[in-house]
Amino acid sequence: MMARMTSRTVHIGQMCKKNLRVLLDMDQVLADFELGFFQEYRKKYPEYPYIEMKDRVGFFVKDQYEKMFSSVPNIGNAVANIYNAKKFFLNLPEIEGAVDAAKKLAKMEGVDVFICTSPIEKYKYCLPEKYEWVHKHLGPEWVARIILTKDKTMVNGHLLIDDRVDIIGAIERPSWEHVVFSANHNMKADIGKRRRLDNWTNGDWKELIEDFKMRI
Ligand SMILES: Cc1cn([C@H]2C[C@H](OP(=O)(O)O)[C@@H](CO)O2)c(=O)[nH]c1=O
Ligand SMILES: [Mg+2]
Repeated sequence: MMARMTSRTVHIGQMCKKNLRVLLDMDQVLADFELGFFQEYRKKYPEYPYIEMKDRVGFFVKDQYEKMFSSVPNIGNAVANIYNAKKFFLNLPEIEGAVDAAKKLAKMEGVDVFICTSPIEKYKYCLPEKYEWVHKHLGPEWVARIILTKDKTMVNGHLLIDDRVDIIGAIERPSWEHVVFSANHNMKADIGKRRRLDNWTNGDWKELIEDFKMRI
């Protein structure tokens, strides 16, 4: 019987070589949530205290603001108002080099790329705007690559590039290996044996991908 060939699988004799499935996180990997937040917050609340971007620690912006400025009434609401607002996610700037690198990555032989991103709690604007952002910056064909989920452990891939350090969910041992994308908020975090990718501009990502390709 003839083996069924799919476009994603290369059969060489008895060998079956699979494509490397790369999951790219969106905020702080492709889209600059922290910069977008900082600029909007300063603009909307110029009288409020703020944290310099280089001093951001911990994943959630709101947590650090509430801790640092506990005497300021409603500071948490002010922070949340920024990212819950219409056009916040749509107008996020790109992380330098991310779009170019993602496009090159998608063209690499033996690689399948997906965007794996979580919505915020107040999803009304966030959800469509994440789609629109991808359409606008990467192109319409990239919309089909979006995987929206609160639980990234449920997604099957070989590699997840994500700025969040504590990615937990229903699956204790996810299929992917987590590579931590460097961001101000995670620079002091303990990432154990995990690798880091510091940026999209110095070419390190190509080595990382080649390395993973050898291992599957
Ligand atoms: C509230 C909040 C959300 N986010 C991003 C991360 C998630 O997107 P992503 O999975 O694309 O990184 C999304 C929902 O939490 O919003 C932050 O990066 N910092 C925050 O403080
Ligand atoms: Mg992120």
